[in-house]
Amino acid sequence: MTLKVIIAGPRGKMGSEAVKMVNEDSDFELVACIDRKHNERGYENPDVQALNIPVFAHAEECFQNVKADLLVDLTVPEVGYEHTKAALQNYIRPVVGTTGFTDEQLSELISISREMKLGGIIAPNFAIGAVLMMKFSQMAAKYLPDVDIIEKHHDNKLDAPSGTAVKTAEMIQKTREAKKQGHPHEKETIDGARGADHDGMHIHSVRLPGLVAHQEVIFGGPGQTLTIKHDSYNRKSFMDGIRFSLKKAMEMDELVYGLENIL
Ligand SMILES: NC(=O)c1ccc[n+]([C@@H]2O[C@H](COP(=O)([O-])OP(=O)(O)OC[C@H]3O[C@@H](n4cnc5c(N)ncnc54)[C@H](O)[C@@H]3O)[C@@H](O)[C@H]2O)c1
Ligand SMILES: O=C(O)C1=N[C@H](C(=O)O)CCC1
Repeated sequence: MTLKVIIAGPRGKMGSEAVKMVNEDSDFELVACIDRKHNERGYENPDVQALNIPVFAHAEECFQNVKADLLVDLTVPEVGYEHTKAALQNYIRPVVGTTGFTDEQLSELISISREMKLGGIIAPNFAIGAVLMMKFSQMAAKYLPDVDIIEKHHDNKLDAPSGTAVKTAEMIQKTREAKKQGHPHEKETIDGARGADHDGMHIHSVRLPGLVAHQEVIFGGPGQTLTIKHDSYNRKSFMDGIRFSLKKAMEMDELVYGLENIL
């Protein structure tokens, strides 16, 4: 059975890769896109226009007019949340890469999916290497509880810390005794010098042109450190995870947060 897919954010760095991936896979049919600026002067996108499929500025209009099995959302948090909620309410399974959702938004979306008995996935990182980095970090934290996370991304990224860094810290939190790291009386002489604090762990966000998506998780212990590192050099690194999730979502009756839940 060919799966009918809608993509939100088709002109984006991720969305444009997802359009290619879906179009190149005979298991999928791209049936529509959601693009807020479609056909606005200066936002024409020949790749999207060449698809000869309907493009809608608003999700609800798209879902009311197009029959689809799945939504891929690769936009921004504000609309990604709305798109995901509307998809579930229209019996469309969401596969969401957009990051920056709040805990409350994630909980609400999961409860809606449970009511609808409709599966899907929200994953801050669809690269298998990144998911392994998070799982290995969770394992290491049991033995080396002092950890700093350094995430490095391109300088067009809107949210900081990255969704991957927050997810890594959340996974570590499950296996590590909470602790405050560093000197108990340490003082930041410049605000933010020690980075973001998540359950006593520090997260540092680098934004520079030339970067794509990179993260190091550094564990410190007596006389040693352990560094677990992942690099995405281009956005093809995420496409296998999205492809796998699209197919897997069809078998699921609940929305999950994180690719590790379906591997
Ligand atoms: N899960 C993953 O593996 C993964 C990988 C890379 C990026 N991301 C996330 O995916 C999202 C998109 O990343 P990107 O690099 O493609 O960003 P981008 O800025 O290149 O693309 C964002 C897209 O969203 C659209 N958009 C922006 N504001 C909008 C609005 N108000 N309404 C509707 N559409 C809107 C833009 O038109 C664009 O097409 C980000 O949240 C990023 O963190 C996730
Ligand atoms: O390019 C981005 O933006 C990315 N965001 C994800 C995150 O916020 O963790 C990870 C992949 C790249």
